Amino acid sequence: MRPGRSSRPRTRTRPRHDDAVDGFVIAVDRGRYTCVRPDAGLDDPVVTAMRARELGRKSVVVGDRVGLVGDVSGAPGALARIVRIAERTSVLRRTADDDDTTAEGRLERVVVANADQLVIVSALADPPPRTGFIDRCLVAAYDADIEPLLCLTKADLAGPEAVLGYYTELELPYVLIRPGSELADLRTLLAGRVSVMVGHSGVGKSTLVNRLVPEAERAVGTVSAIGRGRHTSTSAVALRLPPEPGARAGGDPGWIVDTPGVRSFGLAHVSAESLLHGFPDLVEATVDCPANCPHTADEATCALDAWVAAGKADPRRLASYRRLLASQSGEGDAREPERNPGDPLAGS
Ligand SMILES: Nc1nc2c(ncn2[C@@H]2O[C@H](COP(=O)(O)OP(=O)(O)OP(=O)(O)O)[C@@H](O)[C@H]2O)c(=O)[nH]1
Ligand SMILES: [Zn+2]
Repeated sequence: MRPGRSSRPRTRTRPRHDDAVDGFVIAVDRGRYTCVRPDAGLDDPVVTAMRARELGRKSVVVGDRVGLVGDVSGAPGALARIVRIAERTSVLRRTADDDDTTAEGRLERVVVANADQLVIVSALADPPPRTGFIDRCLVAAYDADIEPLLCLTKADLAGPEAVLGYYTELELPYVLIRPGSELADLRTLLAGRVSVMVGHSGVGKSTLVNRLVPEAERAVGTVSAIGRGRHTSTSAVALRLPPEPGARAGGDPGWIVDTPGVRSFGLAHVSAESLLHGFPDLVEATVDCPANCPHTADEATCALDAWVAAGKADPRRLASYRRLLASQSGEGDAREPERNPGDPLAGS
């Protein structure tokens, strides 16, 4: 009888790492993971870690809660090892379709693990708001089971009526930001949670992050080896929010995750059915659709058209949904605003 695998003596039992300490991953760069101990003070050093071989192919991303062994002192040159990844409460993904010329660019990527909230940062002017982009973010948020928050910046330049009108049916939580405005409402919504900030270039995201986390410059500096250019693998960095005035000591003030590398929210990994969850104002209508209705514009019996005609949802929302559907089936690029010439808000 040939000795089967199972008859080999099991000498290589995996170490259990009872001594592992908890860590929270705040940045990732080329195989090095920057972690903080959850109980660490503001001035305690961060811990640099690598993955232990026993993790196999499991990826570690910003927001992961991990077990660390080895040198967790955070002293210069010290390197710890990540031996465990805690089960994730949420996974925010995107398909990196901003680069579909390479196999890597078409990959579905996990942007952040364990986020509670997706803060969609959009300027009210300069650059003008793009509801197509916001709609994509909403799909990603609902798909990941993360709460969306609309953060409308440059409220000193234009009013929010047009954007809010578009989302009337959604009861989307929102905050308005202008230079020097109180950030108390936003801070309250961020406290104790992990919030991911996404937004187009120029909307004032960096300005806002620096206002929320005055040490952000310093914090970003600590992980500056990571760089912020497109050539790096980094697409997210977690920054610790300062404690709210009057907050109990030791309470978790929360984290914001900046996503400098995320330029678009490719949704190729989201099924057509899940896409609809990004449009809760349309979902109800589809109970009247025929079985397996593709909900496309050429589908004469699709109930969505009658729903909109009856004034139960904004026709621009239906148009946006169908643009995303079309982009998923490979028909054109939903990010081209010219596909919807009548609607200046529609681009993404
Ligand atoms: N009027 C006005 N201008 C603002 C406001 N917030 C930011 N800005 C300006 O908008 C420009 C872009 O701001 P940034 O914070 O660099 O924008 P960003 O979204 O981080 O853009 P990237 O750095 O390209 O990712 C800067 O000139 C800011 O001074 C605001 O609330 N009102
Ligand atoms: Zn339908």
